[in-house]
Amino acid sequence: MELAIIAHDGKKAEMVNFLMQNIDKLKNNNVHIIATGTTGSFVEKAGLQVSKMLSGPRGGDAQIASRIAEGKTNMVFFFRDPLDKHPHEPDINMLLRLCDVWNVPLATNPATASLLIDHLK
Ligand SMILES: O=C(CO)COP(=O)(O)O
Repeated sequence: MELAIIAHDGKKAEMVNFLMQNIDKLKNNNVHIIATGTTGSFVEKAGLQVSKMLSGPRGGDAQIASRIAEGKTNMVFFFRDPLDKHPHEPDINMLLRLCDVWNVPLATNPATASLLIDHLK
């Protein structure tokens, strides 16, 4: 299954910690991780394999949104920073909207991501 991970700057450390805490579940379920560029680099440095898209503000959110529309991405963890502004807000909204259009599970914080990942077994 393909999992897309995206984290705004204030949430990148939280994303890395979350993935490391759940590394066994990710491996046991053959989860292929894709990520926006900078989030992907952080996760790679922590030792996980990830396919990197462009950086979010340069189109990475839009690339992942496109994979959601094409039925390639099965689950999304998007740790948003609600206390920061983002120049690519339209791309972010598009991604969130397409998760709902295509009924793709979406977690916007670690508490929800935990519930989703536990569902994988
Ligand atoms: O901006 C982002 C999501 O909207 C994240 O992009 P980066 O992972 O490239 O920082």
